[in-house]
Amino acid sequence: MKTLRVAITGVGNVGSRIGGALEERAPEFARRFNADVRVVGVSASTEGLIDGSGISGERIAGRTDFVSGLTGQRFFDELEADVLIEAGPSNYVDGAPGLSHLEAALEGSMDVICVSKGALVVAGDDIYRRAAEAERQVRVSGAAASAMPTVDFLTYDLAGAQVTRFEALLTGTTTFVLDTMYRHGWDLDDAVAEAQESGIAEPQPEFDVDGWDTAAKLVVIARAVFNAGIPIESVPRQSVKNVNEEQIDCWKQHDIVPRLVGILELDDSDRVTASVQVKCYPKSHPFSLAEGSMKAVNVSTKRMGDYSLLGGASSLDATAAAAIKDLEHILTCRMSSSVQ
Ligand SMILES: NC(=O)C1=CN([C@@H]2O[C@H](COP(=O)(O)OP(=O)(O)OC[C@H]3O[C@@H](n4cnc5c(N)ncnc54)[C@H](OP(=O)(O)O)[C@@H]3O)[C@@H](O)[C@H]2O)C=CC1
Ligand SMILES: N[C@@H](CC=O)C(=O)O
Repeated sequence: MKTLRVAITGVGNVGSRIGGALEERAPEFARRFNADVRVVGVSASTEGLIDGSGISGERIAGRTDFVSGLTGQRFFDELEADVLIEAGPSNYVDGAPGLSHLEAALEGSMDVICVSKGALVVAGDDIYRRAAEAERQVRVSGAAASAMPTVDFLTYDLAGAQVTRFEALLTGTTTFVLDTMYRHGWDLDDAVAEAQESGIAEPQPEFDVDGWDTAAKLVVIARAVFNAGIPIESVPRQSVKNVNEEQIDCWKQHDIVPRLVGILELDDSDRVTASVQVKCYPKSHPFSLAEGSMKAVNVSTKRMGDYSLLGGASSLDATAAAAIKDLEHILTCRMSSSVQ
């Protein structure tokens, strides 16, 4: 049986859930792939743990035996692993700390799974270049709307269809906020507080509310699907903060439903533009049917017509599942490749 050694940087809401989910799936990986998939290293902001014999979900969640100072470069100096799952903070200014984690992992010939978005947004080109040089994979499902298949849908299922337009509800928090304001008359602050309570809002929820999270996901998807480098600052953004009671009443009178959407459009020369908008949809539109923190995608293609996907509410379990899906794809490649 081959061993696949997994490390996780960032073991907050998401990272610790991934640790637990991986432990649950390990027997299935053993059966299907004849692979012993185990977590051998985890790090948080000031401490970490490395144990080649495996680290249980319970030890991660309880931070049992964590060693003070075992983080950052020291963590990578001592780590021996095959795959890194990066689940630290998303920082759109300089990508830290995720960027240096991904660089160190690729330097150490690991495949990387990005759940945080900052490094991909700030230095996507560089990360993909380094991965290509190291002949390693970059997987981004967790950073590209987790619960809703986006990158895999566009690059695998719609490969050859020539996508011309992608419009989506990518941020569960803003769908939840607008939905509860519209349908239940909540005010913005209460709705945001509830999204924080459930663990889906960003640590700084204004990243969601002001459209940064959706813009970041568009940047990640544009890079992964269309190989397009879009600077996040160039993405026009509207904020849910500007939605007020009068507007809600007016939209209700017209039977239309507001949503914060991310849009990617390709022109005839395949140039990609991105925008984040508060748009209203008729009640029968799939985006209006997305309740709570559900996500939705509309894709137009040249050769296969149009598609709508609806479902996949933001949640910690769904994010963990997206990271484990990426891990499974890596496992499939590693098991069928001579390069292990
Ligand atoms: N919440 C969600 O539903 C989703 C979140 N994401 C992304 O996942 C990431 C994590 O989100 P979430 O778990 O909610 O956030 P949390 O704030 O709960 O967790 C962040 C983790 O990162 C750790 N961390 C901070 N600095 C460092 C560092 N220098 N080295 C190593 N670890 C560090 C923190 O350590 P410490 O515990 O010591 O503070 C903490 O464990 C974010 O980038 C977010 O955008 C993606 C999809 C969905
Ligand atoms: N804050 C995000 C979570 C992860 O990307 C959301 O609300 O969907």
